[in-house]
This record gives sequence, structure tokens and C-alpha cells, in this order.
Amino acid sequence: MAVTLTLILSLPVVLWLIVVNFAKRKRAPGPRGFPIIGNALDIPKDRQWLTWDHWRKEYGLIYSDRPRAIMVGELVGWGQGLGYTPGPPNPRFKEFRRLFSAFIGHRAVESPDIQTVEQEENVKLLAKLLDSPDKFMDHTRDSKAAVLLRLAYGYHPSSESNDSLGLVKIVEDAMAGFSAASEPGWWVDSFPLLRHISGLPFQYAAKKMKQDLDLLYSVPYEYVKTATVMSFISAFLDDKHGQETKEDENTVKIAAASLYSGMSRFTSRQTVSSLNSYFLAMALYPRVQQKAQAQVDAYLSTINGNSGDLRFPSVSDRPHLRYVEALFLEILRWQPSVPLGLPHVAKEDDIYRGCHIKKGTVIWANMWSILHDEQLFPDPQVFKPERYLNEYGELARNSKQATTARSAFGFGRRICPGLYLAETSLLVDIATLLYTMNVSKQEGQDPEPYYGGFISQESNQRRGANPSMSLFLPALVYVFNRCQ
Ligand code: HEM
Repeated sequence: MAVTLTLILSLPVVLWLIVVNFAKRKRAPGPRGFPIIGNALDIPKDRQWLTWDHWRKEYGLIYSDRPRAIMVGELVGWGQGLGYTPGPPNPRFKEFRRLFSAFIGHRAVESPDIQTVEQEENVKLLAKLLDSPDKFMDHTRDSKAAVLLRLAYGYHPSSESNDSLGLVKIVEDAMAGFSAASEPGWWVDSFPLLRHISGLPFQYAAKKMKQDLDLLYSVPYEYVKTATVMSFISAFLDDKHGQETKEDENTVKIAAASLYSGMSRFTSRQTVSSLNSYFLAMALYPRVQQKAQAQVDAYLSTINGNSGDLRFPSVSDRPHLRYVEALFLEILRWQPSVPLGLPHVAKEDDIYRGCHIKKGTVIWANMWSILHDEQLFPDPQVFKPERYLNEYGELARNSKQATTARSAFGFGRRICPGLYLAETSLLVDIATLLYTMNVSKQEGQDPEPYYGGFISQESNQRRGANPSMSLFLPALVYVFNRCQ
């Protein structure tokens, strides 16, 4: 009786404490939104980072919500892969990251196997640029896709009797599904119950995308088992010495597809591919191009001059090409290829700058905003590699500017596992392009980073140290076709 009385008397106090505590929890600032759908209607379909940058200035902190990735993750099936799999301590996450690190980690990317693939595809890229510079965006995309097909599966479409397996189409179809399903705007992502209603258009779309993904899992894997070329999958199978289980097979099939899908952010025509940003930057900032070319020329002329053989830049030249590295950092920053990164989810309730972040809140880091912060990067719209140099004109690799520019690869445990591959590969690509050709604006044209424009590209005979290797492109005009 006494216990019941105490409970009854203390109930109002407990309720009061809950209410006070709740009221004290400061909600993160941002537009108010509506019940159930939250801020869904506030989020624009395109260039969300600009709106969110505007909110940051208006509200200070950014708080945004996002529904589960039901379409791409659950219905289509990409949820099994690395990008959508739950983080630690999930053993699958750890295994994926371990596999990536072993194959394309810090040291691994400098291996001769990977470098040979990169260099061979680079030479092909140059030949294609010579042949039809107006299609440079297609060429850069195809070149990077070929690198990935070879690295992930050891598949060489141009030498596999014209793609007898149809693997190029299989990969393209699956990636098209990945991109389409990842787009915001699927109603089932906002209203999960819709998934139980059959016959709706998204169900058909998801079914087709899932079939394409299943083909991507199975066909290349069967090919690798019969091939002798080094690849992500063959390296995994070699490690197992023929003892692989069904579970192992499943893991490596999905991991290889994740490797490819991660790369699609690198190559995709819809996003700003870093190489395309390079072309645009060089057209707009000829003095930067000249300065970088002078460095590459000066260094390679000592090497090529001594050996008598012409060789293109390689990963081992990196320590001697610091201005080129600063240029690369500026490309990452100036037009980030993943302006909003990928969403992170709060696994527990958290307090950030006095604001309560509820468990399950979806957090988008507005990379574009971080990389265009006027305090750290004065005149952020201007392309200026000098931002990363110290007072002696040397690259300050650990400066706040340089480390922030690298945040284009994301943060923490989910940081991009392809960053070393992207870094070495882009540095070599850029140095090779600087060494072999000039990019310039077409006279009278004023290309704009966002809205497209015209640029022309010409090679410069003097770039080839050996005249027989010199590249000469007539100046051509072409549309920088919506590079964003
Ligand atoms: C310039 C090139 C690239 C940029 C700017 C870039 C950027 C990013 C960003 C911002 C993320 C999200 C990180 C986060 O959640 O904090 C990411 C994730 C990822 N990237 Fe990249 N990436 C690039 C190239 C690549 C390449 C070449 C590969 C593969 C070979 C790759 C594979 C992946 C994968 C698998 C994930 C998901 C990781 C996870 O969820 O744990 N990326 N990337």
C-alpha cells in the first residue's frame, strides 16, 4: 500500500522531469518541415548542396532527414554491397573494407599490376582524344570504366573477341539501375508501405534492375574462374587456394560489384568526373596549366634526356611533381565529384553543438559547402592550386587546406576506400595530359563551370620530348556538355 502510494505521488514529478528534459533538448536548426514527410518537400531535385549551403548560412547547423534506401538498397539489392551495408561491428562491412584495402590500399595501388593496367589504358585514352577530342567526356568515362573492368574482373573488352560475354553491357545495365535507383524521388522511399502493393510502376523498374544486378554478380564471376589474368576476384580466389565456400563466393561477387559501383561515382557522366573538371579548369586557367606543364617538362626532360627513351609520367614521379599534386587537390575541391557525399546515420542519440541528434537521423555532410568555405578558401570559385603551397612555394601536404580538400573522399570509417586508387590514377592521368597536350578555350567563348560552354583542346607539338611521339590536335570546338 505504502509502495503504491509512493508511486502515485511520484508520478507527476517523473512526468514533469520527462517534459522538462524533452523541452531542454534543443532541436537542430533548420526549416520546420511537415509531420511524417519531414523536410521532403524542401529538398530540391537538383544541386541540393546549394540549398543546404544556403541553410547553413541561415541556420548555422544543418539538419536534414532522409528515408531508408528502400528502392536501391532493399528492392534492387544493392543493400548487400559495401556502400549501403551497415557499418561496424557488422562483420560483412569489415570483410569488404579489408578486401578493398588489400587490393587498392595505400601501397597496393602502386603495384606493377595495377600501374600497367592504368598506363595501358592511358595511352589508349590519348589516342582517342587525338582522334575525336570533341568526345572527351565519353573517352574519359570509357577509359576509367575499362580500368575498372580489368581490375575487378580481369576482363579486357577490346581483346576479348569484341566482348563475347557481353560483359560491357551487363555492367552498364547494372550501373544504370544503380544510378537510377539511387536518385531521390522514388515514392516507396518516402512511403515504405507501398512496397507491399504489387503492380506499381516502381515494382517493375526494381524487378528489372534486380535482374541486371544478379547478372552482374554471376556472369563475370564465372568468367574469372576460367581466366588467368590478375583481378580483384582472382586475387581473392588465389588466397583461398581452391577452398572457397559458397559464402566466400557470394562475398567476393558482391564486393567486386561494389568496387565497380564506387568507381561509377568517379566516372559517371551525370556527376562531375574529376578528369572532366581538369579539362574545364585548364581551359579557364591557362596560367595554371603553363606552370604545371613547366614542372612536368622540367622533371621528365631530365629523365627522358638521360635514358633516350620517351616515357610518360608514372606514380614514382609523384614526389617531384608537387605543383601537379596541388592542382589535383584543387580539382577535388573546386568541383567535388560527390558534392553531398553519401549519407551517414546516427547510430545513437548524440549531442552536437548543444543540439540533440536523434538515433537514426540521416546526416548528409555538405562537402560542397565545406570545400567552398570562404574562411579557409578565399574566393572559393577561383581555381588556385597555390592555396596548398607554403611560403617557400612547396606543397604543404598537411595544411588545413590540403586535408580539407581531401575530405572530398568522405569521413571516418566510411571514408572512400577507393581514395588511393583515385589519387594515384588521377595524378598520373593529369601529369600525362599536361605533358602531352594543351587545353584552351575556344576564342570568343566563355565556358562556365555550371551551365556548360565551349572549350577547345589542342595538343602542343613541343610536349613530346621525342618528335615521333608528339601529339598534334587541331583546335576543335565542342560543347562541354553539362559536365555537372
Ligand atoms: C575522385 C574520385 C572519388 C571521389 C571524390 C570519391 C568520393 C567518395 C565519397 C565522398 C564517398 C562517401 C564517403 C563517406 O560516406 O564518408 C565514397 C564512398 C565510396 N567510394 Fe569513392 N570516390 C572516388 C573514387 C572511388 C573509386 C575509384 C572507388 C573504387 C575503386 C570508390 C569506391 C567507393 C566505395 C565502395 C564507397 C562506399 C564506402 C562505404 O560505404 O564504406 N570510390 N567515395
